[in-house]
Amino acid sequence: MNPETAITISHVSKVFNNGVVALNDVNMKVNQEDFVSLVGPSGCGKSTILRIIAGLSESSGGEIEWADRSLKEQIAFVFQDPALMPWSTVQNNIRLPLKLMGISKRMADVSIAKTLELVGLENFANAYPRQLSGGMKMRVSIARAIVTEPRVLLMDEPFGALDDITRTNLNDELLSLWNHQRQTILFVTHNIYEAVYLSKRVVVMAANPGRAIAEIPIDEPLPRTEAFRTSERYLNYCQQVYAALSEAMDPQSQESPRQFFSV
Ligand SMILES: Nc1ncnc2c1ncn2[C@@H]1O[C@H](COP(=O)(O)OP(=O)(O)OP(=O)(O)O)[C@@H](O)[C@H]1O
Repeated sequence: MNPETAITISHVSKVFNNGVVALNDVNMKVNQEDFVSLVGPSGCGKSTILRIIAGLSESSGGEIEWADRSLKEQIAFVFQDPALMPWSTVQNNIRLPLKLMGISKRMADVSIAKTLELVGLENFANAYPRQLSGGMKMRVSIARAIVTEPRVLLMDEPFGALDDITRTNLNDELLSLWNHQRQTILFVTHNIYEAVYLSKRVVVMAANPGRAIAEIPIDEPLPRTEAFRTSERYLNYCQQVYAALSEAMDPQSQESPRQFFSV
């Protein structure tokens, strides 16, 4: 495996017990410190592939190869629903994964304080989830995911339920986090603009059966800036993703990937 490669997904398929072919021959490479977004119509298997990579679901065929065993064990998952414990303070919600790992309270306190600062919630350590806005709850959810310093972050539409301004702010905060910790990130979204703004590469998937049909590299330095968001280049990238998505939505489109991944 190329030393730059973190995860190689080869010919992965998934057939559920009810006969639904959620994925068919999915091939993808994810590099170390990559930021890859998956976009595609509802039901094309974005969540399914993320769950298979996380080991939350088994594939029906194919292979997922990791650069090293420890990488596979240092994954964190962020869902659309922050799913915080309402009876616990912000810091105790973040403490949970550290507790499960058996980290001492003293060391956990240090990690929690550092992580709260990273997500801008240092003044809310003792607040309860009901006292937080939607965006702040999502920051707690991200803090809980990164407090163990995972090397791979799998994010399933984390900002899907937020308003546009909050989403835009969190996009910038996520890139700043990535710049600081350099995790390998796989990010599912329905939002083309978000995908282009955040990613090094956007993978477009089609449904019935779920498969990757295109990969659009976003050749711009990370983290991104407001200047990029308002540039013509940004719009051009969005148009490229939109065109590939239109193809993905076309029920006649059963052909193999246009720009294939070198698996
Ligand atoms: N546990 C399950 N049992 C049977 N079918 C399932 C199961 N989970 C998902 N599916 C089906 O597999 C296909 C892919 O689902 P998946 O949730 O991965 O799609 P998605 O692209 O993430 O969709 P969305 O964008 O709506 O979240 C869909 O047809 C879905 O109905």
